[in-house]
Amino acid sequence: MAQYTRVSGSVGLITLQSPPVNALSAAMRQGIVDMMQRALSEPEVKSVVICGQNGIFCGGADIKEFGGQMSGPPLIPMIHAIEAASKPVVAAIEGIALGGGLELALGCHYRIAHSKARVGLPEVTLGLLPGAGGSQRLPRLIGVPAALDLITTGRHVTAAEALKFGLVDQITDHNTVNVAVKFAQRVADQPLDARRISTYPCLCPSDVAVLFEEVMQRVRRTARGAIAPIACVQAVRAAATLPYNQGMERERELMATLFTSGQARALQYFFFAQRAVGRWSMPSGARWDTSKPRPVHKAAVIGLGTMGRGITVALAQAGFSVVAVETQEKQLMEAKQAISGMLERGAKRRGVAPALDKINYGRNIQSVADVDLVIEAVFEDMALKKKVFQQLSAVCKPSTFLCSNTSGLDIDQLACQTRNPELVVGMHFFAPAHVMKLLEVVYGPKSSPLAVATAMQLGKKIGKVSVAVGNCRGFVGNRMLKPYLEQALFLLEEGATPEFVDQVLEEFGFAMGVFRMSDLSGLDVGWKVRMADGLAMPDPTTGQPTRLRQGRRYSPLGDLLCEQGRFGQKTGRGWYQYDKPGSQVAKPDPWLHSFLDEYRARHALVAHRIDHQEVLERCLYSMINEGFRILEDGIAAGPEDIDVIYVFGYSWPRHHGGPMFYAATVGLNKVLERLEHYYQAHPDVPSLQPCHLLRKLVASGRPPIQKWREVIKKVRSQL
Ligand SMILES: CCCCCC/C=C/CC(=O)SCCNC(=O)CCNC(=O)[C@H](O)C(C)(C)COP(=O)(O)OP(=O)(O)OC[C@H]1O[C@@H](n2cnc3c(N)ncnc32)[C@H](O)[C@@H]1OP(=O)(O)O
Repeated sequence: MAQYTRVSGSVGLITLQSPPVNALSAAMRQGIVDMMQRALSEPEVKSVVICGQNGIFCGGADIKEFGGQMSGPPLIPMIHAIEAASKPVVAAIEGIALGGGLELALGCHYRIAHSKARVGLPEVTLGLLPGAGGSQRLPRLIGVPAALDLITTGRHVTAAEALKFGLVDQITDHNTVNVAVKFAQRVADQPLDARRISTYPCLCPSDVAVLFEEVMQRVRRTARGAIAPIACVQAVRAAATLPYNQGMERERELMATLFTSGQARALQYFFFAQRAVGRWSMPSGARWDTSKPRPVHKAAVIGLGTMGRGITVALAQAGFSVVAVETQEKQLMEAKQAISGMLERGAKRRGVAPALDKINYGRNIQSVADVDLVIEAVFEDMALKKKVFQQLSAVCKPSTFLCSNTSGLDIDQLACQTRNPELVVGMHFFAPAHVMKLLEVVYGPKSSPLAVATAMQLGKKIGKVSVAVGNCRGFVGNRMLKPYLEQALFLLEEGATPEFVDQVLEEFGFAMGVFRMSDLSGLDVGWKVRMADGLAMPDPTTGQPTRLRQGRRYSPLGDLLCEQGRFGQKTGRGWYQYDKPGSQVAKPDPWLHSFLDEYRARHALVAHRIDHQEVLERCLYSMINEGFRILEDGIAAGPEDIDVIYVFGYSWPRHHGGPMFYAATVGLNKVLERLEHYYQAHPDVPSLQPCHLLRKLVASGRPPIQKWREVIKKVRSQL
């Protein structure tokens, strides 16, 4: 775990050895304690260097240990002992020093970093704070404003930025360990009193109280109910206002609260869930580790509307050559201008040259003949998409992967238009496609593991978190959204207002409630889909009962708004009113309230008082129930896939872990019981009927979420 060698005669070199990131597990901590004692006891050793194996200093505490009983030497006394050592200790930082890894380096007397290293205190992203002295030492070293920035955001900084802050003493392009060893020899006789950060005064700006007030307000606004960022500010405030020992005591108290909180458990689950989705599998048994992707050098995007533009930018920014096709001259010119602007703004932000020369524009689909992969991003219209796929199949190399950026249409139908259906997959991007992290990679019954592996790899290269999912209407994300939206409309029919429903969902932690989100996306989008499905009924002569479709309850409220030209933000009216079309400030609309009253009267609906609990349970549990159906159908391989999709694609609050993790936290028996209750009250709403897998999980004793896959496998094998 920690290896000890003597180098250059007088330097004790402690090397952290625990792949992949030299995490500070119990064994590692024990190793460091033992090796430090050895270095301090050897009279020939005049100074010590701590480094990490394989070019990685340390990724922090071992997150896997957080779930169990902590054992081994605790981190705080270990770091204190290093700081108190009578011989200089130098941290040689290569690769990363994160969390407890950076706290360990802050306990050393000097820090030398490689120029490509990154450092940071990302504990906040795991629902914690830098609880091994980091919240007390960092402000003492780099000042309160910079420490607040790093600790409340958890962002990683480059070695150059760390040097500017005074967080490291030197950076080097050479072998960091060699440089650190020479440095350690040079400082061997230097006094150490001035190098112990815990003894530094915490230098504060004169308006420190105002600073903390401003930061606290900003953090509360952006935290969306997460408690760790607030505790981080409180811990830094303790550093700024209390002597070190008292600050440490405050750090300990705050950490103890966070450590045992449900939010920390949710965020730590989510850390591993993000990594688990990379280990995808298909019902055929094909897997990430047995399916090799094919390299993609040149890609094409067909259709340069909002989605096509974003996808083009994402590809070009990642260094791919892109052929961007739009058949209409005017639209092509507009798209070119918009894409160039997006690339230029992005490049300015990142301090690099814009990748304008990566893109060739064309109006002719023939221009994609030599590309390795095409992403079709035309309108969400099956007939149009089929035509494009027929053309692509005729024009492209036989080996070209053909992908559709559809948000829910049948991939199989598109694959059937082509010569090589095994090379067809869905690549469902989320708007704005160059910003949003999520990509659903959709495999149809004919998609090959090669095509899935290639799309997953491409997603990774353009910075997306890619999740492989099966082919069904709406895939995972939009399929689960349907019952959620449906419940929100039913709640309006029964007496709620859009403002109240949104308030409850926003208090839960969504960035936007369902109605504000619908106004932003445009109400006409769903209306067109419902019309194509024969659900929306603008013509009363069709004879369908207004609030019933195919024997199920249906709410036409969204259709009625669209019939009035209320499409949301873009028309300045939707579920809310806006000062002008395009404005983003949603205001309650008295017209809408009267409209709802009239609607209820027309349909003899008696408004009743709907409380917070009912809104949350009906919206979330109906969505979660659909999530269980998705697992039962094998559309998602595991709960982690659903949770990652919801956090990255639908602004589900990360500190609740994702819908499936949330269900586990609430208790599956409780979710089941409430669904039964609501289904009894609304027997014409099938999405409220608890699904078989949920019942099965409850019947099998509510296993932890990590064990759900075993139950799912059993349920699926019985189908
Ligand atoms: C009252 C109690 C007091 C207790 C005090 C405890 C104090 C804790 C402070 C902390 O240190 S919390 C941990 C802070 N560190 C982090 O948040 C770093 C997390 N890791 C990352 O950000 C990334 O993994 C990375 C280090 C930047 C590397 O990224 P890369 O993309 O190269 O690889 P990954 O696929 O992400 O990771 C590879 C592999 O390693 C596992 N892993 C990474 N970090 C840790 C860790 N800190 N502990 C355990 N395991 C870790 C990761 O899960 C991957 O493995 P997998 O099998 O593929 O999942």
